[in-house]
Amino acid sequence: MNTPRARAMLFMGRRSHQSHAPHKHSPPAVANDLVISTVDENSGIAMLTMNRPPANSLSLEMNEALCYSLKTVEANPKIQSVILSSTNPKIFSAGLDITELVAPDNDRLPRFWNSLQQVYIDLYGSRLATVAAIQGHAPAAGCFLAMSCDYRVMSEGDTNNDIKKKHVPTIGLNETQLGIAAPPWMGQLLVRTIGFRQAELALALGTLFPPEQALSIGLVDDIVPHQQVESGDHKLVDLLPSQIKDQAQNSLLQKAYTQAQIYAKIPPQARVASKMVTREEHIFRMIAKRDEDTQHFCGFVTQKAVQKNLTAYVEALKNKSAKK
Ligand SMILES: CCCCCCCCCC/C=C/CC(=O)SCCNC(=O)CCNC(=O)[C@H](O)C(C)(C)COP(=O)(O)OP(=O)(O)OC[C@H]1O[C@@H](n2cnc3c(N)ncnc32)[C@H](O)[C@@H]1OP(=O)(O)O
Repeated sequence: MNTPRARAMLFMGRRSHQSHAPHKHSPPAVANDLVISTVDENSGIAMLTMNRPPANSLSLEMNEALCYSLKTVEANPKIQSVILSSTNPKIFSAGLDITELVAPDNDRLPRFWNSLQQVYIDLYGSRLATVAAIQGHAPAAGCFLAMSCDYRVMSEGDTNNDIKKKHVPTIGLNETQLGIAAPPWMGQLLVRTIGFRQAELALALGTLFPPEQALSIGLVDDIVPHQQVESGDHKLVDLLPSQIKDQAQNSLLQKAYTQAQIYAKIPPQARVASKMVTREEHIFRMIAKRDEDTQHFCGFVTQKAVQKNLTAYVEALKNKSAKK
């Protein structure tokens, strides 16, 4: 697998083991309900908007939808950059769908983990320049999604004095707070993003960072104030489906779009080659340990004590939500 040809294929978006290759004539607009795909061939920029209420948590189907949508956009040679965003103004992604882990089906559990691994391989190794527009919370695998992109812009949130309206998003790998550990490849992604010591601290403590702190340690590349702008000065907004058009008129997406434009102007071969320099080793190391990683995950999750904790955690989440 780790041959020059395999490496090149990885970054050109063609994989022999891909089970969900995009249909040749896939429509450029809405690929599926879970991920809304918007394509603007004139600018070379596309947007994938995660749309799995209530929290964009990552189920097997959501992971497959993310890979499918990304592959479909990648197959369009006119597209150079993609923005990853969310229809939920307060949640980018809540990470893994915890319900996938509770009383799991023996057949589905390894398929679920494989689908998450595939998101990592496809997104981190995409030929496209990828920009995460993080409008809301991004805990655990939500943070992993953002870290798999090339650039992260985060909203400062609504720091309104009215406590009811106040909303400050956070981002980080908080797994240890839940009594679990992030898988090695996910943890190492944090090391690659914010450096060894900061990652060591953040992983051990399960820290969730508010936007300014996330910027100061390099977990995000830019933060923008929460504000609506009068009208989008980019064509992509005009193309968005009505359900997300209004919330797209904000400073976060403007900023993400500007960054996507900057990337789209770089000669693609050179941009992709430079991405290979920093990422291919990490991706191939993960692929080599993929089966072992899946076995480890399934063995861990199905332990009695872990099941007990996860059941209690899901219950607590539901109770919290019911009390609102
Ligand atoms: C060598 C070692 C190898 C071993 C490998 C083993 C590793 C094990 C796995 C490790 C990987 C883990 C990665 C993960 O991603 S774990 C998931 C972590 N995610 C969370 O803990 C987030 C939980 N959610 C929240 O904290 C909050 O919901 C929020 C995202 C901060 C948003 O808060 P807000 O107040 O706005 O919203 P609510 O809390 O009211 O939630 C709204 C509804 O969404 C449901 N929800 C939220 N998160 C999830 C989730 N992750 N999965 C499923 N469902 C979720 C919540 O229940 C509410 O639903 P309801 O209204 O229908 O009740």
